[in-house]
Amino acid sequence: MFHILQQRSRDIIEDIEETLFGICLDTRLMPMATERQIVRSSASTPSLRARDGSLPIHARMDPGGNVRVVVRVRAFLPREIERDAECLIRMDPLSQVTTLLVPNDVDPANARTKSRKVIEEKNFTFDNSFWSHDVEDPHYATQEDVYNSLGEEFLDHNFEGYHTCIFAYGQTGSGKSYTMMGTPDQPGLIPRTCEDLFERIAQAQSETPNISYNVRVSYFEVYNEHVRDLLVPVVPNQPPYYLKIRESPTEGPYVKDLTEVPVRNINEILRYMRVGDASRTVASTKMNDTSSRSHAVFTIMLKQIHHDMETDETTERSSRIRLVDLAGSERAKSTEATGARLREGSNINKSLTTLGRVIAALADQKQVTPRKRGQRGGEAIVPYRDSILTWLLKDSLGGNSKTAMIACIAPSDYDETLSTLRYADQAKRIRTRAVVNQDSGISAAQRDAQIEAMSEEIRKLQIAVGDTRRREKDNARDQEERLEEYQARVAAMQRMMEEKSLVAEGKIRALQTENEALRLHLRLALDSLKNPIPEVKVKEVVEQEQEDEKGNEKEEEEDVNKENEEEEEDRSESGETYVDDDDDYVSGSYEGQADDMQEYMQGLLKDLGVFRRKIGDDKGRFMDNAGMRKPLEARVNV
Ligand SMILES: Nc1ncnc2c1ncn2[C@@H]1O[C@H](COP(=O)(O)OP(=O)(O)OP(=O)(O)O)[C@@H](O)[C@H]1O
Repeated sequence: MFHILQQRSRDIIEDIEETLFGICLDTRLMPMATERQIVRSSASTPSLRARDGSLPIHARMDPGGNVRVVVRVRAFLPREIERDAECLIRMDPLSQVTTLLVPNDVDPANARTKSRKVIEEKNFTFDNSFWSHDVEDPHYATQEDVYNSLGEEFLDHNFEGYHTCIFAYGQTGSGKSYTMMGTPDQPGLIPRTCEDLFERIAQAQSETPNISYNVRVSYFEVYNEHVRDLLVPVVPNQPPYYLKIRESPTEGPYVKDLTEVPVRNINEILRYMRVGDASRTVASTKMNDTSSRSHAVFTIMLKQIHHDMETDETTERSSRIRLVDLAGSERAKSTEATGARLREGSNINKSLTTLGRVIAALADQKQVTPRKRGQRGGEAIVPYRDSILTWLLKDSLGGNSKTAMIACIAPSDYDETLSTLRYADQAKRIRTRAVVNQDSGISAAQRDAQIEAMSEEIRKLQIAVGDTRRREKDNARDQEERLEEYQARVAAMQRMMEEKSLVAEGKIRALQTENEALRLHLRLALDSLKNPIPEVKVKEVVEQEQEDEKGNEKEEEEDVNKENEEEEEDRSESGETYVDDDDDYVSGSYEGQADDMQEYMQGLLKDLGVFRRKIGDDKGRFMDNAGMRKPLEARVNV
């Protein structure tokens, strides 16, 4: 009893420790945390999330939640170490406060800052502060910590049916690409999300055959205000092919004709990711050897199709995972760019300035006075359309999405860091309106009817497009619109057909599982018919043993081996030890085994004879008559 109570109290203490540990992450306040070596994470809250998707309420976003904003500071780069730069960032792991310190007079990178009227220490509080400056620090945030704190939770939302968007913002060379894409040794948020996605799908499919998953990816960049498909290989000596943007009333802005490839496993998705990465416009600048000169948008579309075997109904949940690595803001003076690099830089800055205005407008939505509101809809006008980037991110920034911003900062640049932190601070106030994207269940018959209706519509459109072509050769615009509508319909139908085959696959999987179970059941039933488990008659066994004991007492003088043989004979003759029904079968099998064993032993004896003869021969060859070893030469000549 005492032990049980002791164990219980230990469990309770452990529970309390865990809870306190989740709340208080400062190792200075929790000495046992360092002992257990759990906090090798960040200054920020490491993942509080359990793998089953359950999250503490405070860590989850409600459907109408604010944009989640985190900040990450990187380590010094060689050029910063060379100029003896000082770190201007402090992060408090407990309060998540990030402090920007006043620079000293020595660092030339902050010379311009000195012309400011006010230079003072600034404090900002974010949802997480990732301290990736000093790898020796116990609070150092690794790539894994960033994923565990943010990526995992966002993937949970995707499986719940929400669209999500995570974008990295910051000056050039501040660590955006490192955070989003990472390196082969230190993969970032995008490859980790892909890996986790397929791990979860594999696990879910092994648990239930009723859900089918359809994953598609696209990857594009916005370069100099043009959209380029990164999954379409660049043709040498050909001008790049730019895509157009369209806006649909239901889906919002989208890139027309963007390649969307289906992917079935982690290797396929990583392959496409690498293909796109290799096509990205990157150049060396003074601030970064491999500076991204474009905004890159990697999108994963996840569709979960649940098929109810009993009602034959399917329910679909769709979500979009958007992972954006923005080009870095830059001062032409710092980058010393000229020509093409300068033009790129000014386009990058233009779209980032628009992003800033969009963020500001969205952050101020609540405080907007009636006079400031736009004429239509009563809301403040958000200048989404002023840049391609903001237009395409419209939904992610102010619509149906759960969104996070990772503000990346360099450790020793006062002006640029202040500007990034101010952006991030403003983004905290943005509220999005995410909803679960799930349709009501439709039956297999309804799906068939939809496909039927759609193919009829496509047939009519085909005829109409043909007619228009013939009659209105000059009315190209009208013709193009009809063609686009037709293409969109065909694409939608193709997707529907694919989903139908996925549902069919799911059904087959479910039937296979059931079939396997039935087969196993049948085999077990047959086995038990063939080999019924013998009933052991305990009483008879005991009686027999008692009789044997009596017999043994009488024949004490006799030879022990003989006695055992007789006992064996008695036992087999009486046939009382085991159930009668099974007797023939058991004894028959023993006889067979005995024959086999005898045959085997005879074989062994034969082998032993051969072996003996061989040893005899070798002895003659290698030993003399006195049993001594002959010299080597003598042996060779034998
Ligand atoms: N947390 C980190 N730990 C170690 N090295 C880092 C970290 N963050 C960034 N770096 C290094 O800093 C350099 C610049 O990083 P990166 O290319 O990711 O910057 P960026 O913000 O994407 O720049 P740009 O906007 O010019 O593309 C790279 O050499 C990268 O490896």
